[in-house]
Amino acid sequence: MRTSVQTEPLTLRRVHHAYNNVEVLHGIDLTLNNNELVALLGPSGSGKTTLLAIAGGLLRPTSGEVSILGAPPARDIARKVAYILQAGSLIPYLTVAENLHARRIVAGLKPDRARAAELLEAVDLAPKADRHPDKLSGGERQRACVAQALYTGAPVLLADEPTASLDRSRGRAVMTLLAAHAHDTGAAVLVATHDERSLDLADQTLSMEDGVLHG
Ligand SMILES: Nc1ncnc2c1ncn2[C@@H]1O[C@H](COP(=O)(O)OP(=O)(O)OP(=O)(O)O)[C@@H](O)[C@H]1O
Repeated sequence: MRTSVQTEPLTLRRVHHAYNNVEVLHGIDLTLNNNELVALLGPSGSGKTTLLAIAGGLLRPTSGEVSILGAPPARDIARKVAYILQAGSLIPYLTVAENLHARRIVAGLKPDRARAAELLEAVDLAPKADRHPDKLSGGERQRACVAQALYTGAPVLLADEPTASLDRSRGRAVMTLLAAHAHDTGAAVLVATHDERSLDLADQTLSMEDGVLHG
C-alpha cells in the first residue's frame, strides 16, 4: 500500500512551548517528508517528548503552527497520526489483539485480522495475542505498542523511545520495522531515541539540545 498523500506530512513552524511559564521549546522548525525515518536524538529533558506530543496534536503549543497533511490538527487526527508513547498505550482490560483492533476503530477503520496477525508475527507476539498487557514483560508491551501503531497505517508515525526496553537485536528489529513502514508505505516516521545502535537505519538524524533543534 502506498499513500497517495501529496502534501508535506508534517510541518512545525516557530513552535514554542512553556510549562508553567518555563519555556522548554524555543522556536522549532521541522518538516517531515514521505518515505523517511528521522531519528531525533537528545539528552533527557531536552524536549523530545514535548516536541512529539505537539507534532501529533496531543499538546497545543504555546505559540507556532502545526500542520499535518496540510491542515492544523483536527478531529481526524487518529487517522493521520499513529503514536508509540513512552508510557505505552495498551488498555489493561483488552487482550493484545483487542488492543490493536481498538486503536484501528478509534482511527475510524475496520479491523483487518490478517494484517493484525502479520504485525503480531513481525514483533514476535503471535503466541501472546490473547494475553492481557499485565501478563506481558515490559519489552513485550513495548512491541505490542509498535504493532498497534503500525496497524493503523497512518501516514505520520511518531515514536517516543520505542526501543527503550528492548535488547539490541529486538531493538534493531523494531527500528527495521519502522524504517520499512516509511519506505514501503511512504509514511513519515519520527523516532525519538537514546539508542544510537540503529541510527544507520535512519534516513536523517536530528538532535535536540535544551529545546533547540539541530540538523
Ligand atoms: N508536564 C510538565 N510540566 C512541567 N514541566 C514539564 C512537563 N513535561 C516536561 N516538562 C519539562 O520540560 C522539559 C522537556 O521535557 P521532555 O519530556 O520533553 O524531554 P525529553 O527530551 O523527552 O526527555 P526524556 O528523554 O527524559 O524523555 C524538561 O525540563 C521537563 O522537566
